[in-house]
Amino acid sequence: MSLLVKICGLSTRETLDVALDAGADMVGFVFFPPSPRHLSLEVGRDLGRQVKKRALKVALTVDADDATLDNIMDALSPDILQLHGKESVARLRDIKQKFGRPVMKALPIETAADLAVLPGYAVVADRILFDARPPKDATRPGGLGAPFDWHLLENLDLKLPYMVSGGLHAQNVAEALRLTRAGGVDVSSGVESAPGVKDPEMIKAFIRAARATQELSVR
Ligand SMILES: O=C(O)c1ccccc1NCC(=O)[C@H](O)[C@H](O)COP(=O)(O)O
Repeated sequence: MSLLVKICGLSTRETLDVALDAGADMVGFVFFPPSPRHLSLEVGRDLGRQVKKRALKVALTVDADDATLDNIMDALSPDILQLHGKESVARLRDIKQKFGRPVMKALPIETAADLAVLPGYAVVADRILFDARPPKDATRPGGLGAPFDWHLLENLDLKLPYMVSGGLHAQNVAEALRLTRAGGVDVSSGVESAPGVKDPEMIKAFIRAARATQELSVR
């Protein structure tokens, strides 16, 4: 299967177009007010229309309630719901049933012990996103540009598709993929010139670097 590349936290028409033209498979939109990438529903609606099936639209939320998810469904009509908070397995099941979309559960990783919750989530989630565990005083649970120890996933035997994120950029994505054997990568800070400000050249370089690893592996 070919590598999935997700560019997360897009917030302008210009940078969304760059990501789509450069071949992103998934484009992520953040609906979490404390984030520098947070979108209003109006902007989400506008950007969502611009995607026009060129990539999968991912709505990122953090412990969102049903009313918030309802509004996001109406505005963005996402293809995937990325749940980046402390949502329980039961809440995942509930969201899948109520909103009828595949869910990608983000799991915070710092030590091997963090993988203990995996079997429970794997029963319900459609995809897992391994992300770096944020520091205790962080104002948001992701999008912090910090990597985790990719060796923790070296011997992972997970039947479910999974992606890796956290501190990726064009220069380290090959190593992250080599160690984790993930089917996809997700980046936000690593393609920004400042928090929330996407850089077109960095987006293109990241996608090129991720695709290059694929070419190496089919040789
Ligand atoms: O981007 C945010 O501000 C954000 C806020 C709350 C939860 C998650 C958030 N971002 C997650 C992502 O953008 C990615 O899924 C991933 O964590 C990559 O982040 P980065 O380390 O910045 O590349």
